[in-house]
Amino acid sequence: MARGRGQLNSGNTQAADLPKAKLNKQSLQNLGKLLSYVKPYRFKFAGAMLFLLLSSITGLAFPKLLGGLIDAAKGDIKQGVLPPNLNTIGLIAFVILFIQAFVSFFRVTWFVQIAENALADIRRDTYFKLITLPMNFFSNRRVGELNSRISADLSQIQDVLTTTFAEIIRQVILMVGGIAMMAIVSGRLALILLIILPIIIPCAIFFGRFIRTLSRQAQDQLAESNTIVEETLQGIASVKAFVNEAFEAGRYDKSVRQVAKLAVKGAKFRGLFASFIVFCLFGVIVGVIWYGALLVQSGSLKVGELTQFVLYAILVSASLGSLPEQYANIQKAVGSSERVVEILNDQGEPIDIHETDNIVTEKIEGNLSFNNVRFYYPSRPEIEVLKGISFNAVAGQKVAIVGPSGSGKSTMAALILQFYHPQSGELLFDGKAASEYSLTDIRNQVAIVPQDVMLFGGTIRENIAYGKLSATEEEIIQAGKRANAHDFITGFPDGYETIVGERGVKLSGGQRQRIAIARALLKNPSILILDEATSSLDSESERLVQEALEELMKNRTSIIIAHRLSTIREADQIIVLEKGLIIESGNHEELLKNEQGLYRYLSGLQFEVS
Ligand SMILES: Nc1ncnc2c1ncn2[C@@H]1O[C@H](COP(=O)(O)OP(=O)(O)OP(=O)(O)O)[C@@H](O)[C@H]1O
Repeated sequence: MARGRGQLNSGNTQAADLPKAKLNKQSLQNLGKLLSYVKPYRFKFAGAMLFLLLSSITGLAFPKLLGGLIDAAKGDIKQGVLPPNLNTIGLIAFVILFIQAFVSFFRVTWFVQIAENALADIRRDTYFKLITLPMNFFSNRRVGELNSRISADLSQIQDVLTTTFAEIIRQVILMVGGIAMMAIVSGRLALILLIILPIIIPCAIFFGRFIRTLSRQAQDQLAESNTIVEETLQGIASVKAFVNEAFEAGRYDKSVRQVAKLAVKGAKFRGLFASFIVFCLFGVIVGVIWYGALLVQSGSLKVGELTQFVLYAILVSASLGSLPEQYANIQKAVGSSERVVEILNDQGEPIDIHETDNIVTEKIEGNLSFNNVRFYYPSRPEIEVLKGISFNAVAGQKVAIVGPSGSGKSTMAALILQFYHPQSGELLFDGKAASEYSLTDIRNQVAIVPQDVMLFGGTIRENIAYGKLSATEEEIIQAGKRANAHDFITGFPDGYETIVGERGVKLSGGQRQRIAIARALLKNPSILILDEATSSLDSESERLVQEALEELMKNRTSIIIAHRLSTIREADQIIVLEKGLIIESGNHEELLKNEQGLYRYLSGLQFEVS
């Protein structure tokens, strides 16, 4: 119930939004696969289970002892398991209490220890699998969704491992034991209760669920109105420019009124639910005590026994009431485990990951050929992006690829990096098919300087060292110097230790590019892919970047995805791509000779502009 209330108030309950899954053989198998992560901790698990049993069973003894105390006080001693002496019973109660306290401590901490360790293993494996999955996996999914698998889904599984699982076992023991004890105390009373409870409790559960559905509706509506706020604030300039403030305010007002309406509707049913609980559930207790009192009056039941009975009844009701919530938790965890196991079972790329440095087993000199390569993205098989591309780049050459937007330039780069594989034709490195090399060997000898350089949150030094994790201080500074980055880096008070990325210093586009160049220099690849930035830099920055690039391109094969033709005049080979086909190729002079050619047309355009 507390959760339902939390949702009606405008709280953000992320975990509650996880969908539940049907419990069937397959879904339980998924959960089972995750439970197998508990295996290394099985001895501790067995101990925790034993303690769980102990604490549940000792918990069951209390109503009996308390009832016994009352009867002993009244001198109503019956021959049974309990000694007739009041003080002895009291002492026993304390001994059991002590045992329970002792056992509970270990039960709780051990379950958490096991679950947390198992979960850390699951998290590690899922994350590792996730980042070794092929690119195609990522093009079909949003980062947010994947992120939630690692966070929300695994938290749900964590709940089940740490508490739900133990709680269900405990509650079932309490329930079954409690019912048995009630039957022993008074068969007649137990029978009455067992007829009434199964009628009332399902009603309460059904009612509770209905209210939860209403809560969810209010929650969804609230999320919708939050979207309005987000949209409006993001596009605030448009809102103001079109003087649409009143329109937006009206839209928001309508949406929040709807939230209020749904919340009030939910509250009405919650009120009804409260009345129902008060009347029926407490009614049952009053009724039982009433009837029990009659039995006491007639001498067939003792006061202590009645107390005992009522305490057991409360225990059993509480257990019964808590089971649906636990069941729902299991259902959610099953849903979560499905999504997590989907990642774990997916086929990753064949990557050997070494903690320190990636060792190249087969050296590539830098000869690169495309041999009649045809390719479509697996997510969009109807559109063939490359329609039979063939070209040769000899080691050390500069090859520029030019062509209109969408012609397939970046796709060629993705194929060189083995992010995707052609459906027909092949890529050759030093005359040998790409498939004959190990994936890591190729990627270790190909570097890319992308258009938009992404720096990781961390120091500049760490960002440069990303190209070679084992790089020495000397090598990092050397790379910084060669990339024309040393001066601006040492200009910061913290030098190479300056924090960059989201929470650090914001670097300019040109500075970020030079860091990426330093990173690539450290990697020292045989083949370099240069995705030229489209946004132009100011001329000084441009010169520094260009110089750094020249340094980087020395002595290796460079594939330049060019947007500005001015930078590729010196290229050994220019490939003009249009709609996935090479329509022209040659060097700058050769291509200019073709009066009808696209290259001449494009360079004419750029010449006019500049
Ligand atoms: N991950 C992807 N999944 C599906 N289709 C894609 C994917 N990436 C690119 N495409 C499609 O492939 C075609 C070629 O895209 P590509 O990015 O290679 O072009 P480009 O020549 O590099 O363009 P630009 O100069 O604008 O960067 C486009 O039609 C694009 O929509």
